[in-house]
Amino acid sequence: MTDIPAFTPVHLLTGFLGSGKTTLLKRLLTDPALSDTAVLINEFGEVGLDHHLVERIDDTMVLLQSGCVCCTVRGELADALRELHSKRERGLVPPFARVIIESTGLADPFPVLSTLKSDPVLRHHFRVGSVVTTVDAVNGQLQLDTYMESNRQAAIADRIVITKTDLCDVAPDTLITRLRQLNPDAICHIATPHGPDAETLFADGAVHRSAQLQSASGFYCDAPAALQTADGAVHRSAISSFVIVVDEQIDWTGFGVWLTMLLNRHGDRVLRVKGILNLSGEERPVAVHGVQHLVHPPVHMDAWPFNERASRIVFIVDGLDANLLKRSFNAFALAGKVEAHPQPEAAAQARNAQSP
Ligand SMILES: Nc1nc2c(ncn2[C@@H]2O[C@H](COP(=O)(O)OP(=O)(O)OP(=O)(O)O)[C@@H](O)[C@H]2O)c(=O)[nH]1
Repeated sequence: MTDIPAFTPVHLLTGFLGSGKTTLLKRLLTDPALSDTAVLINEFGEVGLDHHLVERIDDTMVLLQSGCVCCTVRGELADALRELHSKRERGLVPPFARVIIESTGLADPFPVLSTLKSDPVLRHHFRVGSVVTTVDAVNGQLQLDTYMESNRQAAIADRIVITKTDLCDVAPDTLITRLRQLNPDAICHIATPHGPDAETLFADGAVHRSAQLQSASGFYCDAPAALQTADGAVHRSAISSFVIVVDEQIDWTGFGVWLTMLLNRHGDRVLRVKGILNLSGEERPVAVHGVQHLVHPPVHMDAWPFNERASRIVFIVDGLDANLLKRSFNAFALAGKVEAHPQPEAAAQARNAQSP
């Protein structure tokens, strides 16, 4: 039986858009060591898909609706934790022993930790556990160069998990050196299909090092000085999110060519594409992921997560006009016009792309 700790540890899983947070969480949640874990998932965007991709939906998995856990939904985060605690006390949810929050890829983790510590109710029942940050070996350097959020996520980590090294020709030595400069205290791990394990990342006894930085006036919640001198904005205003919902079935070839062309041309500004697609000729839904210039192989899901079988594709873009993008999607991916006028390079890449 689960022992309910006096102060339930709240672990934070953060990392830039598409860096592999959900993939890591999904794997860790299959470990019996994390069976009694409540999970809060927060997504930046109009429509959250991650809770469907994790494939464990019960009363201890909560989706914090769109917005970002570090700013617009801080109140919602506190409410969700208070409600989980209250339901646990009344026996309405399984007696979880820890909480893991998966933040959005654009979250600033510092205020999240501060919320946990400063909320008058939460501080009596929860404590900050580990902060684990995923960093993408393919896109990480560009993201650190461009987005302050990425730097802040790495700077606060107890442990950094470097993902996608299997897609790189060279070892991520330069990236690791950079991360060590940013955060000399963090332990770096390379993600593999089996590691690092749950006990290593989210040990119940783990205490985030910021807890050692408490001052008389309260909790240490500010970024290190080196980070404060840079861009102070939490998000650049040009970052926006939108969703395309399509009722009719989508042709994979047309979609693949369109997405490849889009990411070839605008990958620096398409921070994230993720979708659950209803493809012609496929019974099961197919999950598709793009991160900047990279299109990941599509994956069949076991079953439809929603009642209606509509495709939903979520975009997070930096300075791209959503209406233009929607129009190009309608023209190319839906009408099949791309068959007639594919760009040779994109068409070849799409032909070579793995079919779902
Ligand atoms: N090859 C490879 N692919 C990975 C690895 N980690 C994650 N991916 C892929 O990267 C894509 C994005 O992964 P997610 O786990 O959804 O990333 P995320 O950080 O949760 O994304 P957001 O919630 O949108 O910020 C998916 O297609 C994953 O399969 C890895 O170590 N190797």
